[in-house]
Amino acid sequence: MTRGINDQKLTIAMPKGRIFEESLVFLQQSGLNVTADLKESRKLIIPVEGAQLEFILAKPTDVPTYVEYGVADVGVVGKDVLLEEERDVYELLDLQIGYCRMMVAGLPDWKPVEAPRVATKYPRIASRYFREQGQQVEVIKLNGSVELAPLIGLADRIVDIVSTGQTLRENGLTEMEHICEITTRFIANRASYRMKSEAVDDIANKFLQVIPKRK
Ligand SMILES: Nc1ncnc2c1ncn2[C@@H]1O[C@H](COP(=O)(O)OP(=O)(O)OP(=O)(O)O)[C@@H](O)[C@H]1O
Ligand SMILES: O=P(O)(O)OC[C@H]1O[C@H](OP(=O)(O)OP(=O)(O)O)[C@H](O)[C@@H]1O
Repeated sequence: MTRGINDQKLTIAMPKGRIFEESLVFLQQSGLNVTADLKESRKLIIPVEGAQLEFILAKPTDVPTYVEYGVADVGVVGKDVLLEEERDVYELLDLQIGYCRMMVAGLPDWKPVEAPRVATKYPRIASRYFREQGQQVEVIKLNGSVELAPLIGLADRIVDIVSTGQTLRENGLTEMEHICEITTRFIANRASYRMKSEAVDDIANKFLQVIPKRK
């Protein structure tokens, strides 16, 4: 089956995982007819009954990829992913859910060294940040459990998401520098935004009704 921007149906890419449930509640509050069994199901393409709408459920880091290529018209994704993936998409709205922050962290007794090693799941964000700070660092890409790196001597510092701070605390690490705040964003494919503007605007307006109520 060919999927693309000429389809009249609007396809929304949703992130599986941590922000899925909060995003789902947000969609329901916006009046989109999303049934609760979406979270029980293992289906990856979910049509919405009675609407020219379908959801695809994707790995969070892949959401902007589906949207850039136009196989999803719009998507819901964390700002961290947008900053890291640098995909060519429109960022339409800050949904003000999925709050967390991007931080530099490390052991409290960390001593500055020349070209420190920085472990992270976000190599682009880390490299850009330290470049802007005029600091030379060696960035080491990891895929998870980043807090382990300074504990066992792989890295001097880490760049990672902090939410409750529990992971840092339980591993004896401390927040050192604040890079940016992260929230969930609503994004659109550039061509879809032009060719399906009514449908995209309709959803964006529904979202806009919900955002102020959540403050
Ligand atoms: N405490 C948090 N830690 C990580 N991500 C968070 C946190 N709070 C909100 N988020 C948001 O959730 C998204 C990550 O979700 P999730 O952890 O499910 O994805 P993932 O990193 O692909 O999962 P996995 O750990 O299975 O690889 C981020 O893009 C971010 O915007
Ligand atoms: O401040 P906290 O509330 O403790 O949350 C932050 C932690 O959550 C994320 O990891 P995740 O659970 O996605 O696991 P990961 O290590 O596999 O990336 C993030 O990378 C931190 O490790």
